[in-house]
Amino acid sequence: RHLRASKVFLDGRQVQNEYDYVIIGGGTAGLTVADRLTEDGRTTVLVIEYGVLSEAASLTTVAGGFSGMSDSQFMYDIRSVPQVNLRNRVISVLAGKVVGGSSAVNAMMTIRGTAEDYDRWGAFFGKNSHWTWEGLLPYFKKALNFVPPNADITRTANVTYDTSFWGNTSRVYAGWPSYQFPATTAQMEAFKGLPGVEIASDSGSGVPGVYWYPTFMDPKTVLRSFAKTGHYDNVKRANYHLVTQSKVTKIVLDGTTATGVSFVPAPARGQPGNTAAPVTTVTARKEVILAAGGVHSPQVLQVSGIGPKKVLSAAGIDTIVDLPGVGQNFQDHGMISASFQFARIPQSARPSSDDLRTNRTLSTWSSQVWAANRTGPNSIATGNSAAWLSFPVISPRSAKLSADLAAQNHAAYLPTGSDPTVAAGYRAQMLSYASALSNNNTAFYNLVIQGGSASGLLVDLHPLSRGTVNVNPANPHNTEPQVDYRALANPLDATIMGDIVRFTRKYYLDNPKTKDWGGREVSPGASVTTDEQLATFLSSSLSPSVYHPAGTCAMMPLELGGVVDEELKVYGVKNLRVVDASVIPTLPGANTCQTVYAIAEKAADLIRYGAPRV
Ligand SMILES: Cc1cc2nc3c(=O)[nH]c(=O)nc-3n(C[C@H](O)[C@H](O)[C@H](O)COP(=O)(O)OP(=O)(O)OC[C@H]3O[C@@H](n4cnc5c(N)ncnc54)[C@H](O)[C@@H]3O)c2cc1C
Repeated sequence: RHLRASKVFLDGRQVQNEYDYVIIGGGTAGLTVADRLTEDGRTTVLVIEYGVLSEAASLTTVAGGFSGMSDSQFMYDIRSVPQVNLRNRVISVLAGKVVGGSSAVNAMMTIRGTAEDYDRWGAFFGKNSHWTWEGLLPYFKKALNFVPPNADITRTANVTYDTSFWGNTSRVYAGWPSYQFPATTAQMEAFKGLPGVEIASDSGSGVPGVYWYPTFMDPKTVLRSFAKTGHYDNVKRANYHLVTQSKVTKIVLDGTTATGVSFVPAPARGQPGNTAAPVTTVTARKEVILAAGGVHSPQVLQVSGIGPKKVLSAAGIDTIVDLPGVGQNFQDHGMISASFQFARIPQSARPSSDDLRTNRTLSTWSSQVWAANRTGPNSIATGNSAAWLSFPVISPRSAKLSADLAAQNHAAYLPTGSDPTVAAGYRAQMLSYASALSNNNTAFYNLVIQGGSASGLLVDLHPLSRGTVNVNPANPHNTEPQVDYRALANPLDATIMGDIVRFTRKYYLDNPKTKDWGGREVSPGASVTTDEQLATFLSSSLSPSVYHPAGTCAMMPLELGGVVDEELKVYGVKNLRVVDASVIPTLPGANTCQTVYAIAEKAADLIRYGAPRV
């Protein structure tokens, strides 16, 4: 049967008719909230999850960081609409479909944004908002259990950290591998050769810089630590129920009050939904909590009649609450496929990660220590060090681009016919980014350092373009939503990304610290220098997603196109909140998982106590 009780009810009994809270989506945020709400032993919660409950090794293996997302049974099968500014390329939209959601399949990089990234959220509401760095820091601390790296690796690799930015109570761990390639430390320190670059003492300190960061990994087991292991597996409570392989089809509304949720058995991968599937409806005595993630939360609202009237009418859905922001303001980080290489990493900085492939002695040792006690290079996921730099540090024309962004006719870069409130929200965001482009408090540039000859991921941390995630008008209920990144819709994105490529050139080719390393540019190539040439390169190579979909149910004032208020309550609907990456109004300059955990921890207090509590 598709119905499954929580771990304490292994007899497979079926869901009750009523719960205090019904949570849609057993992912990163959904399981965190469920755990906290059931802590009192009395409050009853049902989590409804599309995917399976799995112990598969692909989900828990740490080495390399990619085995979860490579296992298609745990991923949604969604492709974007063709991207007009990317030569009509179609982009794979990755999101986890399994208990634990995207935290079960992500690359385990444990990062938070800068203080200004979170202060920006509160500023949209005015001076008294608690959605600020100060207001979130206690929840970042609550969300993760930071276990420092071992003393040996701290000393030999020169890893720095500051425990004052971390907590130690959560069952979700921020751990560290027991090995680092000396080349990683050397590549990190090579950033000191470029003027203005700061080395930050800790990834959680809220400032841009080059720094070390931990891995979502339990340091005892050296396995992935995620929402399932932290907020489900060891929670033995009779009041916490989970039903898997179940697709929520609708939030049940009585007038404009959410009273429950309907769901059906999840269709098999690649199959459209089955209109004849048996429907189960459960009642939420207190609230329905939508936590289906950045791609699916707007879809669930829209199919339930909550969203932009134009979109709903086109899909034949009756509008119950006309809420123009649902599915708009779609954001993700952009991955720039420039490629650089170091031909000769010096002996003093070896071994490098390449040596693991080419040096038999090293690879044999690596296998042996892993087999013996789960140590060595196999305990590294995607790496633990990166540069997160502000725009003035990477670009000589930050003041000009800041002024250009402020002076834009912002609405011109949104889809035609966008609601005036959505346009007002976009303008507020762009004015905030204009100021960020000319200061040193927001990171725009990200280069992941992996201690090898090839360059790591190169990411634009604050794309300006905004996309949409709307139901498919031809078949809104039984197909995936239409995901449109609208990549490069705002032409300044290409200009900013061009400067990101130029700065990376400096690091590899014009840096006193790497001058003997044989730096070489593979792409775009030395002849690609002007803004126009770089824009052409981006149109054929940019990926508008690093799998951080956000913004589609934005926490913004209603008059700025918001979908939820500061308590994460959906405007115009009673007893319905959204708690997941979709409420993020503007992306932090960081991978999003840690931020989602912090939002969920804070949301749990807002739900339980009506106010933040830590
Ligand atoms: C491949 C990949 C790599 C990433 N790498 C990193 C990284 O290294 N570091 C980092 O910080 N972040 C990373 N992220 C991003 C991060 O994991 C996400 O931002 C975060 O987990 C999102 O949490 P969420 O609660 O919003 O959504 P999710 O965790 O995705 O949870 C949503 C849940 O809702 C379920 N659901 C959806 N629709 C329905 C429905 N109709 N009915 C029932 N259930 C439904 C889904 O199956 C899913 O379990 C990555 C993401 C991906 C996909």
